[in-house]
Amino acid sequence: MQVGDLRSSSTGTLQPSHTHHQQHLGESLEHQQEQQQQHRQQQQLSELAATARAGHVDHLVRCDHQVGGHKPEEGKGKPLFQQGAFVFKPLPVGDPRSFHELLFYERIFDLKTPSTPGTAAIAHEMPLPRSEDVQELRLLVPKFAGVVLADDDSVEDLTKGNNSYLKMEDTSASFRKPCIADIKMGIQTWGENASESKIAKEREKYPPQQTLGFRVVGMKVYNATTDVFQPYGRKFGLGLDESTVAQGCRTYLSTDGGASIQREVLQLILVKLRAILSWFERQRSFRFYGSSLLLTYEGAAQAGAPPAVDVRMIDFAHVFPIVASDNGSLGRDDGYIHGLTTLIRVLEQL
Ligand SMILES: Nc1ncnc2c1ncn2[C@@H]1O[C@H](COP(=O)(O)OP(=O)(O)OP(=O)(O)O)[C@@H](O)[C@H]1O
Ligand SMILES: O=P(O)(O)O[C@@H]1[C@H](O)[C@H](O)[C@@H](OP(=O)(O)O)[C@H](OP(=O)(O)O)[C@H]1O
Repeated sequence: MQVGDLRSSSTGTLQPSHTHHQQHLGESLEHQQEQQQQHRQQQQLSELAATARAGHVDHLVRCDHQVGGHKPEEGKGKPLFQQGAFVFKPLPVGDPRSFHELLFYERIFDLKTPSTPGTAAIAHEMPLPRSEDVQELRLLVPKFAGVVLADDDSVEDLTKGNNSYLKMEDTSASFRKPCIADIKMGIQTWGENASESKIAKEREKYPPQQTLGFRVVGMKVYNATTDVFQPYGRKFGLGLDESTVAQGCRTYLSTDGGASIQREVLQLILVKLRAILSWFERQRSFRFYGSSLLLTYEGAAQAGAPPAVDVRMIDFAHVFPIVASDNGSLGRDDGYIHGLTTLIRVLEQL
């Protein structure tokens, strides 16, 4: 907090000043406020521990099939962890995005709402969705297993309130050689409450998002000939545009280094994408910004057996309720629908 901010301080007694004495006063107030904030976070964390439905967990290991999202090696926070058939997504106390995502899962899985102090404070931001929308949506997202606290995180993580996680189904768990693509959907990738600078940053990041309505965030493809996974990172996706995105999709669908594509997998993915599109055309509860579709198929399918394919919606840090217009009608998520329609068309033409 800047000294100049003191004028608006809730104490109402301090005025901005440039004298040393008052500057010290400002600094100590700042320190006090920091301590109070830390204390509040600690309190939230222990309340979270008390309310966490799925309890504690230890021996988490770094997820070995994360293709997008926060990665420390890219200077972007804490990554995804895994254990058994679950993944664990960090829920840093104090980050409104993560509590927003938790609130979304609570609304979808009809858990006692609100379940944590973090979501209680923002419950008004996401009114209960229409039940007919939610029933089907539950099948389109990873199953949610609650909030857990990791027992074996570092003391530093504990004091920063960083050891809680969203526990959810690992959509790759049943695959031997999962080939994965994370595709960020929609024309708009920022939330309805985004600042001007966030909007500018997002617009600049990937202009084809406006026309395509999607962006390949990252992929991982198994090469059955060499028995090696090939990763495709952020740069790969940002390098695709309207004229090259089809080639990017071919790369995802080839397990022989590009010689051919998995036609059966492609057809099954299309079936699932059309089902998601059909839901979007009917639902009137949510608009999804910066949310992804996570595509997975088996890279080492048994000959003769139908290939396993999974398509799921993930990453709900910026989901907003659709509110009724003046005449009481509810709109649709046109940005997501545009992206899905384009993606389906690109895949149909491969
Ligand atoms: N339920 C899941 N099962 C398997 N893998 C998952 C699951 N959820 C996420 N992942 C993996 O983790 C990556 C990041 O997930 P997610 O987009 O939710 O994280 P994030 O850090 O919020 O991302 P962003 O920085 O784009 O907001 C995905 O690209 C995917 O590879
Ligand atoms: O995928 P990229 O290109 O790495 O970009 C990040 C991605 O779009 C995240 O979804 C976003 O977080 P939000 O979902 O919160 O917008 C983050 O914004 P940030 O810079 O504000 O963290 C971006 O940097």
